[in-house]
Amino acid sequence: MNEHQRSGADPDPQPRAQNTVFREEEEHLESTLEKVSTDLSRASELFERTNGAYRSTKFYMSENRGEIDPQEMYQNELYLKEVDRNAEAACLSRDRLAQLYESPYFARVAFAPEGETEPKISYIGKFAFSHNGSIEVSDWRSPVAGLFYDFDIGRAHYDAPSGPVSGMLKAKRQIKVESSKLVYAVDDSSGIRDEVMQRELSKTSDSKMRSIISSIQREQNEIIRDETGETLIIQGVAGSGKTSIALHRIAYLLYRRKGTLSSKSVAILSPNKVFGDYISSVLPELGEEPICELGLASIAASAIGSSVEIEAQRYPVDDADDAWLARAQYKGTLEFAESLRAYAEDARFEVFSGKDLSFGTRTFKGDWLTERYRSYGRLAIRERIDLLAGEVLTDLAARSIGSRTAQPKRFEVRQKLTAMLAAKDALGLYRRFFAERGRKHMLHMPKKGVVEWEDACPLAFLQSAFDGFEELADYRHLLIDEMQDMTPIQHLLIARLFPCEKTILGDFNQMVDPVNGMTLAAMATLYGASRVFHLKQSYRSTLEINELALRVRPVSELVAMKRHGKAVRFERCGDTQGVLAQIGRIIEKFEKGDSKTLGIIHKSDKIARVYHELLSQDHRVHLISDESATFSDGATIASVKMAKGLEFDEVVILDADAGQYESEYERSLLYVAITRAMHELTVLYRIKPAEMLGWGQRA
Ligand SMILES: Nc1ncnc2c1ncn2[C@@H]1O[C@H](COP(=O)(O)OP(=O)(O)OP(=O)(O)O)[C@@H](O)[C@H]1O
Repeated sequence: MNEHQRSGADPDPQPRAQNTVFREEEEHLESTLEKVSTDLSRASELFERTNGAYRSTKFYMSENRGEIDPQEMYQNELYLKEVDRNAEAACLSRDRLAQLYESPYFARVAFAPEGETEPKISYIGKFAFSHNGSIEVSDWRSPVAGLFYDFDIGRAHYDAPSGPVSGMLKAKRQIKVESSKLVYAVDDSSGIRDEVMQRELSKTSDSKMRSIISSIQREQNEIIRDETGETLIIQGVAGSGKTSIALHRIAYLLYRRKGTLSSKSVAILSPNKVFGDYISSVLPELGEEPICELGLASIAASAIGSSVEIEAQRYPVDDADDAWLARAQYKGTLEFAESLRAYAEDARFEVFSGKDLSFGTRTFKGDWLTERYRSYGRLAIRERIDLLAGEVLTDLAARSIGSRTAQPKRFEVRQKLTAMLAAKDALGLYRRFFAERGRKHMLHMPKKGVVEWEDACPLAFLQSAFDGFEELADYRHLLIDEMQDMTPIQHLLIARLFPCEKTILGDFNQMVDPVNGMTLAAMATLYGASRVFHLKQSYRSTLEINELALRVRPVSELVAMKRHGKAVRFERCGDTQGVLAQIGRIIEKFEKGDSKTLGIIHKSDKIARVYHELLSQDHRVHLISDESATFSDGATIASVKMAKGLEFDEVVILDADAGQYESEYERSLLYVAITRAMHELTVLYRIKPAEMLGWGQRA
């Protein structure tokens, strides 16, 4: 059994059965490995040679610096660059061949194009491999690989570079090669597909998300290969593979649009650094460079500029401040976003009211200034002031021809015009926005120059009314994860700042922010998204865990995977000492078992921190907090908010008592906590479990 496979999980679909298919594939593997090995030796040799040439040229240049004439030096530098590029290419090719040697492919298709009876055999792997001019393995993103993901035996088609090809898919085979050894090879049927999937899902988790190329499902492949070039929204139930497939989609687009799309022009807006770390190895594993990771806070901060500081985000779980909650709730509504958008449009015109302006004997009438200011189409306030100052200066220059009168400087004119603005900056506009609506109390600045988190994106948005949006036009594709936790105004800001194509994903059943009034329909309208995909099949958790999740939140569209595991355990702990003793026992058992990750989840950030301190005295446990940057194997304590998007082999939910989980918001939190578990779940309560767990009558 594979070392990562959990005990008790399904064995390989073809446990060492020496049948015909297996033998046939063993032979084919042997011959492929020979070819890979030959090319690998060549690539290693080439790498050593180019690397050696680079080093010796560099050495020669540094030893003889001062003696080499500039022309020769220049030639040497050009040569060095060329050798460096070759060495890099040789290194990449060597590394890919080394990976292919471990596992060259995972599938085989036999396809007979229209009019041909003899099927053409294609093997599909992580990377393409050609040997002596013949294609031995096709990349999983190639058109022919679509046959494996999208069709059952029978009529099928794919889009070859030369045009569409139709025909008959005669056979489809799932193959597993590990450490250059054939583990299984089975002809495809729905039963086999289920078994392969069960096997994949029964593995233990990792602190890094893994690629899923050998078991991508049809509905997932449709999203990965969507090339309409428009914004897609993926609403998927917990564990439906949204994050996985969004990353595979990026790998696919990078492959298909080589030359026009590079990893530097793709960014992901992720909820926190730990999540970024968790997903960081999927693209490199697929042979692509990592993409840029962005956070909403830094985007807002750079749009606002350094004059205003942003306070950290607060959550109601840890903050019983009703006045703040009311402010946050108002700013999380669709109405707020809509009225701020309309206000920003109007303010560009209305914020300026011209007054007579004199330079020497020339007076510019206030009405004329206002009329000119308003005539500049869709420009932002600062650009209008600039243009108006330009007009004033041109007029003065024309009148001063032949006279000795000194001309005012541009900045003086700008200053005088700026003084005619009813608001001098975005913050001024924001104040007027609330004042006009009789809601001055909605803007609370904890300190001078500091705004609350909920004001960061509205302010950044209003900055556009002043300076114009500096659209982040270098990005060609933006991936937005956990869409449900961004408020309407935050989405609006992102939509305006990133005019590029987007893949937006999340689950509105997993909102961890109760101050958010966003809906799926409003979001689709806001982004002008052409397609909204719904993923209903949940892959992560066992049936037992999913059953509990559905008891807490009956998500009607969720289809649970028929993968059985251990029953969910409920443990009464009495008091804090009891909780600590129980967690201690669970950690000790976890350390002796097969699992790699254990998530200990509490509703609150603050209490998670306290548990971490207490448990750290006797156990090795990590804490995931706002300051954390990495996700590691082992036992980890986190709040629900920090655990969202992650998964663990085993999860322990702490203090799942009545009183802790009562409101609809808390129901959401509990649902998120439960659905982080892949294989095992323990619910710890002190006295009486929360009613929504449906356990009361049995406890
Ligand atoms: N086709 C697949 N083959 C194998 N594993 C899959 C497949 N699709 C999803 N999974 C697995 O299901 C788990 C959940 O995937 P992922 O985290 O991408 O889901 P999600 O929808 O983003 O979850 P959530 O919203 O709950 O955070 C992962 O372990 C992933 O590897």
